[in-house]
Amino acid sequence: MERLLVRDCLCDPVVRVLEEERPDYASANLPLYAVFRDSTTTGAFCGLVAPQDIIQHPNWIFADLTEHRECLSVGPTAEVRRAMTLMNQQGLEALAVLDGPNFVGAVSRQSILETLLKRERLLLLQSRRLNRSLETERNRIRSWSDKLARLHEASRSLLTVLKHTSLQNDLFETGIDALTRLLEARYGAIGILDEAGKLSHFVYTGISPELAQRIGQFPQGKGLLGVVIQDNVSLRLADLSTHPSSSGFPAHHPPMKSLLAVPISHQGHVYGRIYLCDKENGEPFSANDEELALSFAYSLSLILDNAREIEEVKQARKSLNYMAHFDALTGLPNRTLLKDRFEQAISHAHRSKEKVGVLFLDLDNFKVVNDTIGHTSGDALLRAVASRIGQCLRDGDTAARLGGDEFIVMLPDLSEVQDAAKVAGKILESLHSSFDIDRHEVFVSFSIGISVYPDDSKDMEGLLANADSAMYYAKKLGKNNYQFFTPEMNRTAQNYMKLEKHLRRAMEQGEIELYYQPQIDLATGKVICMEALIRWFSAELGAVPPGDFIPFAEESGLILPIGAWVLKTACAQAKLWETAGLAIRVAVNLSSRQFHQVQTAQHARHPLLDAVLDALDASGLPPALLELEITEGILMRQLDSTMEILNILKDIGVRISIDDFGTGYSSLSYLKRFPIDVLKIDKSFVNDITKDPNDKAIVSAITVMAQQLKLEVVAEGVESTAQMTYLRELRCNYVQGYFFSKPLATGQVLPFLRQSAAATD
Ligand SMILES: Nc1nc2c(ncn2[C@@H]2O[C@@H]3COP(=O)(O)O[C@H]4[C@@H](O)[C@H](n5cnc6c(=O)[nH]c(N)nc65)O[C@@H]4COP(=O)(O)O[C@H]3[C@H]2O)c(=O)[nH]1
Repeated sequence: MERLLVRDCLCDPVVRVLEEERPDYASANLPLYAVFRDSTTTGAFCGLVAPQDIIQHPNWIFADLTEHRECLSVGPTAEVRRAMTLMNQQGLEALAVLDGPNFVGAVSRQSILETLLKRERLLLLQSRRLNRSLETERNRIRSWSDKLARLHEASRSLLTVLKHTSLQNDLFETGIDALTRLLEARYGAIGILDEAGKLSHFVYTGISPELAQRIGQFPQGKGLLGVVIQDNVSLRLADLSTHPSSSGFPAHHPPMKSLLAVPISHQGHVYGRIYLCDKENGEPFSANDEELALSFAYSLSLILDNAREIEEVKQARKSLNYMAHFDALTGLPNRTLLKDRFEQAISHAHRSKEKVGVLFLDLDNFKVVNDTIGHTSGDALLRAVASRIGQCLRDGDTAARLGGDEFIVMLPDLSEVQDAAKVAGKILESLHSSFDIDRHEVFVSFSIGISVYPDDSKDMEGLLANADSAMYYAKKLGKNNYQFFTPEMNRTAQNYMKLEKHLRRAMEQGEIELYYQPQIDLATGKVICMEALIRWFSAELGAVPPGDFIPFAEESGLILPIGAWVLKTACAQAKLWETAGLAIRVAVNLSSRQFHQVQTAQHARHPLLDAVLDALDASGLPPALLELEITEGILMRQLDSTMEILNILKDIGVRISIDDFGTGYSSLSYLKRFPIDVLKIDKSFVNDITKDPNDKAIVSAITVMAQQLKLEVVAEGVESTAQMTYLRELRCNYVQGYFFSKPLATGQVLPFLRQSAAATD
């Protein structure tokens, strides 16, 4: 603070008077008088007169009063402190202030006090004002630092965005969010266009998703933002509603005033645009803002450009890869891809000991057809043919085109060579109906050659060459047929096809019958069971033994309808015997395929259980009169599910017997675990029982074990008295064989049963 000087504390007023004047004693407020000689302005200063001097000497004139007291003075630049000391020492109320001889004024305790108070008031005011401005400044600094922190944060996220080198989900969202914060805008959006010029990405910030949904995507194309995209320019408007291109806001859009829109472009290619509306402080966007937005848009365009390049390279690679592996005309794999798949198929088949079929297909007379309908239509025909081939194949099979009218079909995991013939047959059949090519009705056929890995060759070239020569043979034989490379396979396939064709018709044409062979109780000589044995008397093939067609029926699945028919017929027959007073069990053979059918959603029960229950229901035969014969092989496959089925059958009351016992390699422990009633000793042991001590020992062991396990034993294939005597010795319960009876036709059974009943009664 400045030092206080005397001149700053001068009394006001000091009344100038002449020596000879008399003070106005009666005046209520006596001032301080400065007394002069001759003139109050130019005369010599004589001294000061204070009010108390006048009050003490009421009748004195000013000259007396000045003489009465020594007049002390101070200079105007003296410090107030000095004036105060003087006044205190001399007991004075006031001092004259003289600049040399000249009177400047007077200073009193009062005037000094007032000045000090005034100064203090002033200082107080000043410090208040200062405090106020300090507060404002502090607030300003606080808001700036907040703002700086936010800007720092926004620019950091922006940098993170710009670090991206590829299109990622959060790129646009983080980007627009950071930019909007950086430029302190209320609303921001990025729109990216696809190749067709449609918005492929639209991300926004500053409005709720619900509102965005209602607004829809901000109009682009014609309005303000369209200008940005079409002309590849930026727009910065203080009031966008006044711009001639403004088409107004869509309904529900929050009203906006200032706009900054920049294109996202790179080397003339516009990827989209960014726009921001309304700055938070209400000011329009600045040139700096525009520069920042443009620089962000540029970085974004680099990322988009990079992504586009990567996509183009990917596409190019894809199409190169496609061209290298697929036939351009039909879209089928070409020779290269076929080779690849072939190698995989071979290594798999080698491990799993399966076969791979190769079909070489050549269109018959394609050249003539092509010349007739023209090459374009010829191409269309090849495409249509390829599609029909595809319809005949399963997943995992491969159809390929080698060129021209030559196609290859590869069938991996072939368990039987006949399956290859089946596919070839299916393909030939698929060409029976004509093709409609450019309003031409076109008929074509294939000649197909088949070779099989590993039988005909172990490599692709060898298999193709062999299939090719088989195809020529098929052509020679009159086209529209298939041929295997090896004659033996041809024969097998032909027999197979013939058998399948006939067997399918056999049931409808009543060629299938059941014969029945009795089982005799050795102790009583009574018939206790009749085994149903299937017979096929084919009109074309003659009598086909079950051993020839049952394996085939199993493989083709025909055993399922046949098996159901056998169950139904045998149960109905046994019911007739029961009705005739001869309650004899009937034994029915089951095939493994019947056990291992897939249970579909339509079946509440396993299909085999369905077939058994249907047969029992339809016939009314008591379940105890039905015996089901299964082999050891059936027991050993899918142990759990087989056990479940057998337990249910057992609960129903049906008997279970093990056929051909002793020929399998199964563990004997299953005999305890499964609900079995009867063991049927295979006829191969019975055959030589009288000559071979080993067979005798086996039969003996089986009967002893069966007795321990409380199972009954039937010996099959008994043909002589000697065999029967041995079996009796070995305490076998029942016997079956030509010695007693060959299998009987249905009509022969009742007379046989009656006769046997009469003989044993
Ligand atoms: N050498 C000789 N043979 C005798 C003698 N006694 C009976 N046989 C024959 O031995 C076979 C016994 O039937 P399997 O072991 O169940 O063997 C049956 C059975 O596994 C199967 N089979 C027969 N019918 C059916 C059927 O309806 N369904 C199923 N899944 N398989 C059946 O076909 C096999 C053969 O049946 P078949 O040819 O009828 O042959 C029958 C029968 O005629 C004999 O003293 N000496």
